[in-house]
Amino acid sequence: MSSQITDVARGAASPLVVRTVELELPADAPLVDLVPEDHPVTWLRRGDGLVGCGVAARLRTSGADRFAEADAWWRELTERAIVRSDVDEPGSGLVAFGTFAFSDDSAEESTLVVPEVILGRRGERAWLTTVSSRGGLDMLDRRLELATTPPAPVGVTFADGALDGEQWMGRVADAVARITAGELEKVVLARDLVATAEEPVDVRWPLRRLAELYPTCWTFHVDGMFGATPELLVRRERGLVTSRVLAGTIRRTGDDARDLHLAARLARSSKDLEEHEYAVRSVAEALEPHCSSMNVPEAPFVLHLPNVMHLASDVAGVVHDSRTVSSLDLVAALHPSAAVGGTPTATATRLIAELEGMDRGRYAGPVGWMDADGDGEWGIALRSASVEGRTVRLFAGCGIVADSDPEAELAETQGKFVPVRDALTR
Ligand SMILES: C=C(O[C@H]1C=CC=C(C(=O)O)[C@@H]1O)C(=O)O
Repeated sequence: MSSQITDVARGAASPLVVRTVELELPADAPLVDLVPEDHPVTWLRRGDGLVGCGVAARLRTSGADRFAEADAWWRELTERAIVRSDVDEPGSGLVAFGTFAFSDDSAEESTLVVPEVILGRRGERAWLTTVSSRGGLDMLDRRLELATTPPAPVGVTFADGALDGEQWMGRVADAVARITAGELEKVVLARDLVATAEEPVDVRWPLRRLAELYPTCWTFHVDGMFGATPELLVRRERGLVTSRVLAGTIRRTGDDARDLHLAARLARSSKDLEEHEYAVRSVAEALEPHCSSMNVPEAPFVLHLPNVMHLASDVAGVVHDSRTVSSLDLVAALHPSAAVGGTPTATATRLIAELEGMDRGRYAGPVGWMDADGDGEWGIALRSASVEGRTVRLFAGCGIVADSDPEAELAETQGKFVPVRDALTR
């Protein structure tokens, strides 16, 4: 991190100068192919979204106040910025990308970053934003022409992370015992895998693979944390709030007829419906104080992904006042939902720290973007990994309830490792 970037955070440097212009982009040009190697960021779904590069300003923070500190930093930055935008879409003008640690006690830092160049696309419309912390806009947009094709990772091998499969199943059995004893109702337990390549991994390679293979998921990358998540923690677009809640999973077989049968079984499974209900309730309860009206579906639908199927509910609401309740405020209220923590939340997060034997880092934490109007989209960093040089740490977790079977949960984590695993090796 350069001192200039820190100065921007303290308000000592010149204000950010931001310019957004409309852009003609060929409909068949995938945004992910246009990202240069320099600090790439992405948030993509079905070809739409935002990509960026460079660092105009950055905040690193940690601890229980990480959301409040990020909010204060962003308010100061947006108040001082000089913005001229020809586009009035969420995600135009000044935008920050963020990735937050799961736990208040994590040793890993949370990051907000304002890229120097951002490309956005929404349906027919595309735009380019340039951000300068030096007062002028130079020729930053030229950088997009320099995007090179990333090399495939070489010689990737995988090893167990903190626990091997047997040990992890033991922890699941411990969690079931604690649930049966009445200590809590649900806890989400995760495990990690460590991949090592022969050369430093260019994250743009797995990003391209994920965006192509998981178009209905949100393909994200911020500061080394990447993946393709099917779960949207919250989207705030003007006054409207939406959240896609997932919990309850079954692996796909690849045989369509059999998968349909399994989908029907998932929709009737009392164990999965219970797991799902806790997650929906936690989201509805967290959003309720901020919304004047809300729609919480009575029953979930089955979301089909290439590797797994999930029980899913789309919760929607209207915020009381979009001038005072930003997407980041909603993130702070929602995290951690019972899709990644458990019920009750405090007991579950204590048990996670006790049983998992690892620091989750930014896995299962909020990841996404926000703009100066308070709009934004934040996913939960699932089907994800953190990359540093030649090392990639993959994560997967499962909701544990009284009826959970350790062996079935281990198999579920294997299904959830598939997206990142395949993106590194194929
Ligand atoms: C914690 C994860 O998934 C969550 C989201 C969907 C389904 C889940 C489940 O069925 O256990 C989990 O709650 C993960 O992918 O690492």
